[in-house]
Amino acid sequence: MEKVVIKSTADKGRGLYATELIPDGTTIFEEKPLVSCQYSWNTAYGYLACEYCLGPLETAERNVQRLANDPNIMLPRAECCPVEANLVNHTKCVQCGVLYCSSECLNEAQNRYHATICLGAEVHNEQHPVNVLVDFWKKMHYPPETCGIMLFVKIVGLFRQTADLQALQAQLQDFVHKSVNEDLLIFHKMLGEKFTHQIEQLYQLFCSAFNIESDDRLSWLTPEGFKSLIALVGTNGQGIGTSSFGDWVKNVGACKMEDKERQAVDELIDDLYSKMDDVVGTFLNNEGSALYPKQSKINHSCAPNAETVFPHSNHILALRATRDIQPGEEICISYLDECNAQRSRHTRQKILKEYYLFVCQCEKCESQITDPDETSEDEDDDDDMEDSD
Ligand SMILES: C[S@@+](CC[C@H](N)C(=O)[O-])C[C@H]1O[C@@H](n2cnc3c(N)ncnc32)[C@H](O)[C@@H]1O
Repeated sequence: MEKVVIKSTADKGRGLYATELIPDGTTIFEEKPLVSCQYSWNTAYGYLACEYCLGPLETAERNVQRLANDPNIMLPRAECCPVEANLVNHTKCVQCGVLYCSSECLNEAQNRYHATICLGAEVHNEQHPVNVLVDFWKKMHYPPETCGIMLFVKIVGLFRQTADLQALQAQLQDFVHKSVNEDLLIFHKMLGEKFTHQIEQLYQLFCSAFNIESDDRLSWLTPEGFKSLIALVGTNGQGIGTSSFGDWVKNVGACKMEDKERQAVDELIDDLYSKMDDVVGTFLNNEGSALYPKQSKINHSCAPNAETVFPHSNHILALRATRDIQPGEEICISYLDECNAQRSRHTRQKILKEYYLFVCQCEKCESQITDPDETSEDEDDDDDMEDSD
């Protein structure tokens, strides 16, 4: 039996509820996305990930050499790098050369969307309409990226290739969908004020890249349909980060070793993180985003009982209990990062309203309803947020 069921309430809409006692640490479910993609700048800067599953394609050693800009770095314990053993399985699309971690990923991509959006020999032609579109998007959306244009491109491929058009339409419609007025707000949040003026141009580029007007399967991609799709991705897109060096660090940490070796390894890791920080700052991971049908039904709580993780270092998402969950209890994650989750009710509500467009009605917020509407000193420092009130 499934550990969760989807139910609706008047205040929060659909949500996930436990059907049985779920002990702390349990993986509640794992889920593949409807579609996922690496961010365009992340790809352009040479972060090497599988086109289908975003799994890292570089060994941990090669990864850290690149990110620290030092080809002489050597890592001990190569067996702790999962990519090392999989190098023989790496493959590519024979038409365009895009890379995959396995023939399974290549086949999935081909069968689901890639066959109809592959640029073939035109892949490096800057004048190709799809490359013009990607370039336009990159200029609108500098790092840190929060949304990938390739999600939209792949959705076009899904529509062109699906054997069950109605089922795909229903899958997309099943994601949370905001009203058109809210759509406009979401554009602002995703891409900044400038974006609203560029939406028409983006739509025109999208049309010319995919001949939308003459494709029956894409007839829903009217200017309004396109805006709604952007809003859908903006409200439901889940960020993904993968890293072969990160995996190596985790695996080395779990190895049994003598104290002396442990100390040397720990010092090496600290040193490497500091070197990478000097070169790439916080941009350590292959980054992208994805749409998950089940995960997108999970509501937010400021006192969550679960978290989303990526246990296989690819786009497969797992929901994990962070405490015991009772039968019938709602399962919630936090949409806020750790720092913002610690802030006052007033500030948490402000961020959720500003960036996620809802008034939080979680148990913690309800229990703090009489708290004064004030912010602590560090919150006052956050000028942007406070000023935008
Ligand atoms: C990713 S969806 C979650 C599933 C959604 N409830 C549904 O019906 O599909 C996020 C939306 O759920 C609602 N939501 C999530 N957490 C909430 C909370 N703590 N209080 C009120 N509404 C919430 C908001 O409308 C938010 O935009």
